[in-house]
Amino acid sequence: MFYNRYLKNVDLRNSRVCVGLDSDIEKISDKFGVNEEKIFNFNKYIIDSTYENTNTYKLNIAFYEQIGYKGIKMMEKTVEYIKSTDTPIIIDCKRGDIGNTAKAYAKYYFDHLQIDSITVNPYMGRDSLIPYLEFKDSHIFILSLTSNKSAQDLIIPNKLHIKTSKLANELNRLFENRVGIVAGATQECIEDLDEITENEIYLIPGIGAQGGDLKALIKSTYNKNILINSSRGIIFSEDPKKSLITLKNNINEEIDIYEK
Ligand SMILES: O=c1ccn([C@@H]2O[C@H](COP(=O)(O)O)[C@@H](O)[C@H]2O)c(=O)[nH]1
Repeated sequence: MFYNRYLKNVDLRNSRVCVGLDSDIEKISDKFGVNEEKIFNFNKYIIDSTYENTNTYKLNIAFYEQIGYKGIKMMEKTVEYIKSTDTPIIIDCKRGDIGNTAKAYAKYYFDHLQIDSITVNPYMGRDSLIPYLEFKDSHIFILSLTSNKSAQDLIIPNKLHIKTSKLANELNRLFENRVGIVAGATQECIEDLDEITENEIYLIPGIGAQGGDLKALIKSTYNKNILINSSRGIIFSEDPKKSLITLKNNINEEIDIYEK
């Protein structure tokens, strides 16, 4: 189950980094191929050079869907390849719909692909979330405090991040560590979540290309189960392995400051 696999890689690989395989075909060099296979070849290169220092991989489905079924085929091929490295997998698909539809989505991710976790939108309430948790060993990340600027439109003024995190906490207790939250590194009010959350995993986007401040983030979250995502900042950097190790070490050094 994802919670245990996350903890294992914090320990074994000393890593709290989630590498985002947002493998946009338009950004991938032709040295990886000429058709859709270049997506898989690129991912394989990234995975081979990063898995030993990676806690988890996250594939945002948008970058595969954008070219249709051939892209989905490359996503599925990548999922199988990641499994051979014994690294957990999140699909960032931000699902959210009524119960029977949620069950159909869940079937794809947890029965067919057999991945570890997905991201879900809590807007429709708990009966749109529970169907995912009815699959054995499944895990979900509830969008709580998103990293984009327009979280200021609804989430922050209405304190939705507090309500969604309370819901996540309740479901996480009920479903025994199978519910986490997405909370953006770019939002100072991430600290509001400290007292509401317990051991749920925080999936944190916003470091790297979106400019979130790592020091400030760790100050607010060092005592939590954090999983910090970086996609473009690693995979499209000049040296992905070096960028990953730098991020991994910077996170651990900051945590050490507070844990001493
Ligand atoms: O609030 C959110 C939720 C999801 N994301 C996703 O995370 C990655 C971030 O990519 P970077 O290249 O490191 O900026 C991407 O897949 C987003 O869709 C997010 O950024 N914020």
